[in-house]
Order: sequence, then C-alpha cells, then structure tokens
Amino acid sequence: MTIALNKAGKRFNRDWIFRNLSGRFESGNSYAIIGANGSGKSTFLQVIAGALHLNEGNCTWTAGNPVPSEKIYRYVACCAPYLELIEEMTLLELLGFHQQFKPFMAGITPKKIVEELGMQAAAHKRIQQFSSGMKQRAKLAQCIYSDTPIVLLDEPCTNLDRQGIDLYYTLIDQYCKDRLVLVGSNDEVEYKFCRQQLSMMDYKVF
Ligand SMILES: Nc1ncnc2c1ncn2[C@@H]1O[C@H](COP(=O)(O)OP(=O)(O)OP(=O)(O)O)[C@@H](O)[C@H]1O
Repeated sequence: MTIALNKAGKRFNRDWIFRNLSGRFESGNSYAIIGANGSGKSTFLQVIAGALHLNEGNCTWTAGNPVPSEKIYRYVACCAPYLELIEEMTLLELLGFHQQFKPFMAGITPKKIVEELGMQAAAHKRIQQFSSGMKQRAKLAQCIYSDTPIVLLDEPCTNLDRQGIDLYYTLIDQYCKDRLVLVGSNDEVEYKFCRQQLSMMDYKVF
C-alpha cells in the first residue's frame, strides 16, 4: 500500500491548514505526524483517510492498483478522539458489531481481543460505565485489530496509564509491522517507535 501526496493543500474557508505538502507513505513503515495544537495533524489524517478533500494538489492511494478516494475507507482503520463508541453496547457487543462492517484480522475474535486487553471483567459491561482509559483501550482495539493495511492513530494514548501505554506498544509491535501506520501526536510517548516524522509546521503559509 502506498499513499502519495503531491503539492497537497487544505484550507478551511480562507485559512490554509497546510500547503505544498508532498510525500510518500508506504506499508511496513510508521510515520509520526507532529506539530502544535491546531497545526493540522487531525486534518491531515482525515485527508489520508479520504474523509476530507484537498483544495489543491492531490493524494493517491495504491494497493497494487489505484484505489479511488471514495473506496479508501475500506483500507483504513482509525482511532481518534472525535470518534465515538456506542455507549449502550457492552464491550463484546461493540466488538461483535464492529466486525460486521470492518472484519478483524484472521484468527481474531471479540473474545480473544477482550482477553488480550486484559478486560475480561468488563466484557459484559456497557461502554457508558467504562472509565476514560477503558474506553481508549476499546477504541485502540477496534482500530488495531481491524484487517486493514492502513492504521491511523490520532492521539492514541489519550487517558492511558502506564499499563495502557505498554499495551499500546505491544499491540503496535504484534499487529502493525507490515502495515502503514501514521500517528498524529505531539507527545513522543505516542510515536517513539515511528521511524519517520512529518512536521505540520513545515507546511504553513505565513
Ligand atoms: N471542520 C472545520 N472547519 C473549520 N476549521 C477547522 C475544521 N476542522 C479543523 N479546523 C481548524 O483547522 C486547524 C487544524 O485543526 P486540527 O484539529 O487538524 O489540528 P491538530 O494539530 O490535530 O490539533 P490538536 O493537537 O489540538 O488535536 C485548527 O485551526 C482548527 O480550528
């Protein structure tokens, strides 16, 4: 899987968030998208996910053959603060529901995920009764266990304690090696395993 941006620019109304951004992102690599609050990390990740359109330049996705922007969502799993969980469901129900439209990797079942997360005691609890750290673990699991070549992680360690951060590293290590991983963050803890960095500040128009 390759994502290539050529002189990409995105603005909201008259404000350019980034401009003249060119680069290639490839499977088997992890990239940190860094920058201050409001610098455009989430916006950039949403462009990569095909959820936002560019205002100039272009973004192309290739999985052997070119993938049209309206189909790229099938190739992408996201974990982001603005994505909500279905609060009325239990953890097992949520994971079972999720896999109906975004299947998990081979051999992965909701039960196995709950065990690997160490959340057996919460398996039948409704999400609305979860702590913020438990919700973040569920969000990460939904994303990382999905069978997609692209993994987009926006502030992935939000609300995680030390144990949760260790779990995050374990999941990255076990399940993300051959995938294309992008981490939007301004905290090194979240992206220390990324071999390459892209700073949104390099694509500002002053
Ligand atoms: N839908 C939108 N309409 C108008 N402006 C927007 C929209 N979404 C984001 N912005 C603006 O784009 C800029 C970049 O926001 P973005 O959320 O991408 O930054 P970020 O680097 O992810 O920030 P943070 O570190 O705080 O999460 C901000 O100025 C924000 O107000």
